[in-house]
Amino acid sequence: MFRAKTFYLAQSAELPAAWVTLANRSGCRWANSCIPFIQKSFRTGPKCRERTAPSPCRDKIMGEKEPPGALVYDIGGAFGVPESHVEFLKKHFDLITMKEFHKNKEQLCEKIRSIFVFELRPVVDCELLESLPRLKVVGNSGVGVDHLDLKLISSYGVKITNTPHAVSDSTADIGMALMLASARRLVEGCCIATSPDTTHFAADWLGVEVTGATLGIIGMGSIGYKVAKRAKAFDMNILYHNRNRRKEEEEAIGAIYCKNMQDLLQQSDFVMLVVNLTPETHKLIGKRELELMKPTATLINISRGAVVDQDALAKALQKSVIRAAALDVTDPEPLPRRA
Ligand SMILES: O=CC(=O)O
Repeated sequence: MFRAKTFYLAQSAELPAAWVTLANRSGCRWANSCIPFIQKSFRTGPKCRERTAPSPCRDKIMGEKEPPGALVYDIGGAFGVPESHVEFLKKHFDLITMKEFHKNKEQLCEKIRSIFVFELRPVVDCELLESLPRLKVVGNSGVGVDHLDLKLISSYGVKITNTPHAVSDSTADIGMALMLASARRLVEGCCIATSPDTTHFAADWLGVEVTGATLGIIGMGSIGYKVAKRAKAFDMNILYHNRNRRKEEEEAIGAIYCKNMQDLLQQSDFVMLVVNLTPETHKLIGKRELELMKPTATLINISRGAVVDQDALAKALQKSVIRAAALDVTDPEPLPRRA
């Protein structure tokens, strides 16, 4: 289901070798699951203030003689909505790319009723909001909306939608894949197996076991719980830290609640981050937290790059404060390449 997968040892980027990065987990399901939310917002009609007087062009749109305009960054290409989504989207919207919009702002600004944000683009800033007087909704193709200025967008009377649960399974799978890959040194093993320089396989080249190991999940939302269920099947002991205790889930999988994150960090062999990025979780894991972890522990991040203090992590890996890090997300993405 992944649109693009890049699985590489982060040696090529400015990172220590122990960093394993899996980038671009974006699921194709995002686009499809976003549509119902956008349509619902049109049907119910947000209680937004109209910013300009009705115009003949607008009346035509409201009369549904033609589909509403949806602004997208691009179609296809490196940052556009994938071609495979376009047929479906076009059944409901007139897709207008940013390039087309910039060329013909005066006419198109009246037609655009929604912005479809795919892979963080287009950037919805004040300038764009000012130029779209008929905008009703910003539909985000993903769960996390940390890249959107919710306050600013709402101040324009514009609704914001996301796609909760659409990628929960995929993301939980990635969490497990990263944990297993880093435990069993899968990427390094693959490099050794395919390297022209390999003459023999070292007998002591082993990873660590996940069976019987302790997994500490930070953030027991729907993705965290899905990770826990998967880890249970691998006979792992599960600890979790969450703002609120989740007794029902806890009992269902036999997890132990750690009110203090510190306890979880000290006891876990694998620590998996599954929180939203908010001001409270920004750099949640820094030098102090890394030093609390076992030197044999692995940090796995499937939330957002900025949840980890990357400089502190790089130093911790260089000094073997922890065993490894397996990252689905970084800040920025992708990380800068070496010159
Ligand atoms: O990262 C995934 C999402 O925000 O949906």
